[in-house]
Amino acid sequence: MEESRDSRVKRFLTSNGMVILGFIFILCLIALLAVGLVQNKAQSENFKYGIVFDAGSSHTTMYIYKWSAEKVNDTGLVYEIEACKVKGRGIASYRNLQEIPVYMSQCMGRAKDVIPRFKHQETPVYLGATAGMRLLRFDNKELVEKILSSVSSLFKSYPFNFQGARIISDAEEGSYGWITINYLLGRLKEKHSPKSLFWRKNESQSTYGALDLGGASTQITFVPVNETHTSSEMLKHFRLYGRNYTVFTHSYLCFGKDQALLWKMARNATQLQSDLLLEPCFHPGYTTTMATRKLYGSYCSRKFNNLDQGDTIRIQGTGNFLECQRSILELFNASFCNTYDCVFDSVHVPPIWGKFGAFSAYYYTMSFLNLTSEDVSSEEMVTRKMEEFCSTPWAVVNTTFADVNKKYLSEYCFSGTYVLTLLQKLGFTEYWNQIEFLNKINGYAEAGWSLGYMLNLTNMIPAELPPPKPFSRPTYITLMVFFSLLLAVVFILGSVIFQKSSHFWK
Ligand SMILES: O=P(O)(O)OP(=O)(O)OP(=O)(O)OC[C@H]1O[C@@H](n2cnc3c(O)ncnc32)[C@H](O)[C@@H]1O
Ligand SMILES: [Ca+2]
Repeated sequence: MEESRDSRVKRFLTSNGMVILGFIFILCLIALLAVGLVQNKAQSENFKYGIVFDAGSSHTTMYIYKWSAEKVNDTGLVYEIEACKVKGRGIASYRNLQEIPVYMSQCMGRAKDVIPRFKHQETPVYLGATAGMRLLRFDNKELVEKILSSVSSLFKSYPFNFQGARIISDAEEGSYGWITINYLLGRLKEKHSPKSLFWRKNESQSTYGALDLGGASTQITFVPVNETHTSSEMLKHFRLYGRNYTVFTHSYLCFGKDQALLWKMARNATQLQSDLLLEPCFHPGYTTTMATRKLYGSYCSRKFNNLDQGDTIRIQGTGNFLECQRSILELFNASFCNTYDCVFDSVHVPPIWGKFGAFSAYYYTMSFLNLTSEDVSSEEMVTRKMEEFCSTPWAVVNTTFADVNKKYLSEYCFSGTYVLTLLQKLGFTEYWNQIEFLNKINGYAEAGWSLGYMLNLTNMIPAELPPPKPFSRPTYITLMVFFSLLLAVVFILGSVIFQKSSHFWK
């Protein structure tokens, strides 16, 4: 009798205990789901796309960017899903306008394939032209308009949302390049890149300066410190993610790698007694010819035009680094500078400080020469490498790098020496180890102005910080861990009680 009452009590307790535990289990499950859902609400993937044509002086590249519509302005990052090189040279060299569709259509076709059809109409397309078109504008404004309107009519015939084709300003080119690299490196706002999670707070607040070396112009953009000598036109003001930035930016026209070489050769050719130009920036044994129309045809080189010279000149490499550097230095004539601490091109650059990201031809050149590693920490190391590389006979270089594009290969001696000299002139002599050569940043997108341009035109970088998530990350993690542990405890307790009670019933 006593025993059966005991067993009834035990059975009552067991069954009620199980009900209570089951109830707690379900509550924890609901809490876990709720925390997860609230935190990650509206993060189901709805992608957006944007297309930017970077119409540079040497060539045009079409970039397609993709981002999650819900994560915009937040922790989500825009990434590049396609970089299509448009065939042919830069748009400023188009003379037969009928050819424009032939060149551009291939990349536009690619965009139609890559972007889902139902997104075509909402996808913006932008074309920004840089120094090649700025140079052409000096000579032939009408042709510039014709090229831009031909490109525009072609783009309008596609199902995308065409937003215009224009020449971007010097300041835009520099500033958007600066925005691009700082956005991709997670320097504008914490949490942008997985890497930034591990950065200390004060570290994440300092931005990188941007160095872009194109074919016709080069830009330097950075946040100067305690700067009082810079003219206000060269300072641009931004408010991004709730922070104010004042950046110095300048674009040096004709100091791009291709125009600098042309300018330098035209300058040296003025002293020619024959049609043979000995060129120290080309390897010994390298020979080529150049039409004088091309040599003196550019805005940057035409003041050296020598009408007595024939249609072509012969060029022969001598591979002499010191001579090469000396002839490059003549381009940086600072004699007409009358401003404080003027560098070249009559421009005062504020003192260099902090980290810099160098991209475009800075990267192409230094990566070919194996000079991008952190171990290359001084300009002496670069100088030594260039002395050795420039003096290597062309036959050797040509066979060693048989699969490298011949035009680029033949110019790496000049390009490397030019990069070294340009960086010295910009004030990096003491700060070589502050430069990082960048191409695709953290695997997301290539460094360059085009991403920053699109981020700005699509209002993707707000002036103020977006509202925070319902829970801070530590709170979110704590809640998830707490409810998971509670679930586990309830589950274990439930199993023990269940096992005991079944044992008891037996
Ligand atoms: O900014 P602008 O001055 O308008 O010129 P761009 O936009 O056409 O200039 P790029 O950065 O595309 O290229 C800079 C230079 O690097 C050269 N270049 C481009 N791609 C290269 C590569 O993969 N390897 C070596 N050199 C390259 C190119 O011919 C130019 O001389
Ligand atoms: Ca460029």
